[in-house]
Amino acid sequence: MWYTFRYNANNLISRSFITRNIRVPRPIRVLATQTKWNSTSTTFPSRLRVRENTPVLSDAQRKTIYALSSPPGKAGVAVIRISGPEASTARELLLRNSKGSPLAQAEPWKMQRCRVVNPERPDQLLDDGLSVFFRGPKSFTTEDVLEIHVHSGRAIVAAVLNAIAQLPFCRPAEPGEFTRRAFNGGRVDLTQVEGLRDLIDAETETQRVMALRAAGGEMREQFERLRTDIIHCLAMVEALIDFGEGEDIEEGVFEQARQEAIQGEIIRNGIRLAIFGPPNAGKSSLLNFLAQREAAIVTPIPGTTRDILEVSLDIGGLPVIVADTAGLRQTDDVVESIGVERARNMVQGSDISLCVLSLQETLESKTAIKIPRSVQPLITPNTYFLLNKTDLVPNSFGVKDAADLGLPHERVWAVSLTTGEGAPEFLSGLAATLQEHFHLDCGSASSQAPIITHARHRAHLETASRFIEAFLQYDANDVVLGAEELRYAAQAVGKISGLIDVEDVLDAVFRDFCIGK
Ligand SMILES: Nc1nc2c(ncn2[C@@H]2O[C@H](COP(=O)(O)OP(=O)(O)OP(=O)(O)O)[C@@H](O)[C@H]2O)c(=O)[nH]1
Ligand SMILES: [Mg+2]
Repeated sequence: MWYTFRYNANNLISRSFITRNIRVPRPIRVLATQTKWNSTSTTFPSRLRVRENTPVLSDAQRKTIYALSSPPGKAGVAVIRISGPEASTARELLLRNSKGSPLAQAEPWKMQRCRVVNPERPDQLLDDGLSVFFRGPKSFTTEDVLEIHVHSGRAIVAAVLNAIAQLPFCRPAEPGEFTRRAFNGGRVDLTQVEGLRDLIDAETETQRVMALRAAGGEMREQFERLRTDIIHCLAMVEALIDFGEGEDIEEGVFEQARQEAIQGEIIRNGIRLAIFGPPNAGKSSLLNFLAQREAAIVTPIPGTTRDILEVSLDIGGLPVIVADTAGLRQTDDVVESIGVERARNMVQGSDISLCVLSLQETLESKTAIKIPRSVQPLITPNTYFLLNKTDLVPNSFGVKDAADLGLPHERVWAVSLTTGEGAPEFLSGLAATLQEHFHLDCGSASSQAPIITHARHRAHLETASRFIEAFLQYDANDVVLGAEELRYAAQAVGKISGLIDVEDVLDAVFRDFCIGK
């Protein structure tokens, strides 16, 4: 009876996991003895037959976890990972050589051809595949890890996961649990965990480069250096308490780190670029040109665009969320005036803005552009200009002329979105400008210091910064209080890498991982 329950329960676990990707129900318990399996047996090992009153292993007791680590569905290869103290037992029970005999002793970190079988009936072949055994602690999780590579098809993967589910010491992994074990084992710190998650999510080249650096431990090193510096100062201050001599702390370090944090965060979330300008200037045409599709409605009627239309794009390797907005003008039309208000808010809330003007309508003389009054208040040092409709002005209008027009910014491009004249130069110029603006150069990844990409890092840095500022306020008579501030500052920096009491943030960090990572 119990055996049937166990079989059905495990079936249910793997099936729901595969097909619907839902979280595995936790309370399901599997009956098993705690002894090891006899892997050479060809029948279902009698020691594992479930009996009434057999000890039950809880989820917590089953320390070996497994999951499909590649996306479900049809593909050349699916990778199934097993990690934990019983990974090598799982290998003995699940894998056979081409003759159907148990595999020889694992040669760690070496790919090996194998057959995957049902542990209850080792003569039943599930698939031909490859396996690699990582001996802990030289593995991602720092535990023994077995990776089984089979053909990726729903039925194959389901059969293999079902087979693993029958091993009483194994349980399905929670989302991010492999990475959490790597963190617990000291293989990675929290910044690397976040880097890994961002790497999986990266959609543009810059995001990939930044995430790879974080995952590789560059941030970890940077924060460790910072923390060591503070602790060094603290030691000096404590020496001052004891012996009357001291040392100062460098003031600019935190401010610089904080500024970089803000920039990095923008890159991770996408640069918000708002297109704005008077009606009929070609704003929606620009959005369509950038998106390379008819995302926005374009007509010759001024006031066509009423609402905000956002498109996420990759411009020069940077993630940019481009917003098309309603043309700015005084209007009695209720709907349009709401659109104009939204446009203003959008421009003010953006990281960078692009003012589109129709040359035909704004060119006063050969050397002067008249910026409409409705547009003027929104122009800031973060505004760039695109002079559109060069095809409608008498002489061909080059970028050289545009730069001489007395506009409040040197970044000015002239194009015709209809004929495409000037468009390639504009596109490469915009990409270079964005990279410059955000201090990024995808090409020279190595020279860059790591950039802070998470609000969590910034929050801790700001806290640390406040404590350092407080420390700097104290004079030599208050060194005891000053030392306390430094201690808090070091703690705040330690929280970034997870070295200090971070239980509360762990769940938040690992929650967003997929199962199998
Ligand atoms: N001749 C010429 N016409 C253009 C050019 N770019 C856009 N247009 C035309 O200008 C008109 C207005 O273009 P839109 O892109 O809708 O302008 P908009 O700024 O979004 O206008 P609103 O949404 O009304 O604020 C359309 O008829 C476009 O085809 C250009 O470079 N040359
Ligand atoms: Mg429009």
